[in-house]
Amino acid sequence: MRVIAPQDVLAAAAADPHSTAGSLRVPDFLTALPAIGAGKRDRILADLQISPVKRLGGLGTRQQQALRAWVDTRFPLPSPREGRSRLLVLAGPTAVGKGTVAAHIRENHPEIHLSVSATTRAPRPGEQDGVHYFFVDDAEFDRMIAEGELLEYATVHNKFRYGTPRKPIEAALAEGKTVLLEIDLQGARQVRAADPSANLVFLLPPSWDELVQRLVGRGTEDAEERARRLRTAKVELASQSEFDHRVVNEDVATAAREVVELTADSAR
Ligand SMILES: Nc1nc2c(ncn2[C@@H]2O[C@H](COP(=O)(O)OP(=O)(O)O)[C@@H](O)[C@H]2O)c(=O)[nH]1
Ligand SMILES: Nc1ncnc2c1ncn2[C@@H]1O[C@H](COP(=O)(O)OP(=O)(O)O)[C@@H](O)[C@H]1O
Repeated sequence: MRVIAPQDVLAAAAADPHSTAGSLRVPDFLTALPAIGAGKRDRILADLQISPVKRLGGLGTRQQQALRAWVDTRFPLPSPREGRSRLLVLAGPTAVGKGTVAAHIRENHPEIHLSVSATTRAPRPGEQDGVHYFFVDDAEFDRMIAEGELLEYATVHNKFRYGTPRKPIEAALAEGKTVLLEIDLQGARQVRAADPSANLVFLLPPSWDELVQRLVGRGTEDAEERARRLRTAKVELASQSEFDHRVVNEDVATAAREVVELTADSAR
């Protein structure tokens, strides 16, 4: 999960002086930072000519700029993630169209390596082992976890386990390819923890009603299961701010293009 950078707090305070960030006193902001104690705090305030009674939202422009410059020097941001990382994660609520968008990308962008997950669920008609998923039993999934073969794994919809095999991804990245993972929210968080430079994309439905329609229209779950997934979807939609990018899946080809444009290859 993305850790909030001090720069984010300053930006929030500048955007809205009455926000929580804006009402934070500058000395409290400073001592919340790693390795800044009372002594250093007072020296920094003196250097930047900021009174200790000031709140972040009450700083003048020059003071804001001075504080931001100090933060940038002391806590440099990692290189910008936007459009750069070659590890792209596509997540989003049930039935938003993750699988459909990923399939469109697989067909039209052979240069992008689409990760094939391992799963303990049974194949559906038409699904091929090694193409759509690696279908494994519980013992094999346990073995893959024990041997460290999975980059991330999770139990999805309280039922079956799904995981991303690490080796093929490392091989594709080593070849300079862009890798796309179509996984659930828990998995996306684990990937972020394992590789903070990963690019996280959240696929959104055009509306809640449309999401319900797609779930019903797909016809793969009964009413009880649909209700359960929709409850999970509400929670998942609330997590969208953890993601680097949001793409609305109104039209499959457009959404697929927007996802591809976030990859390193198209940014070059
Ligand atoms: N964490 C994680 N989730 C996965 C992985 N592969 C697929 N998923 C998620 O598992 C869920 C169920 O996928 P699937 O069985 O194909 O059923 P669907 O919901 O009908 O598409 C989807 O939300 C996928 O995003 C994986 O390797 N890791
Ligand atoms: N842009 C779209 N417009 C209309 N229907 C869509 C769109 N994207 C996906 N669908 C349909 O919505 C349903 C759910 O899509 P799916 O890819 O299975 O979702 P997910 O993988 O996110 O669970 C499918 O019936 C699919 O055909």
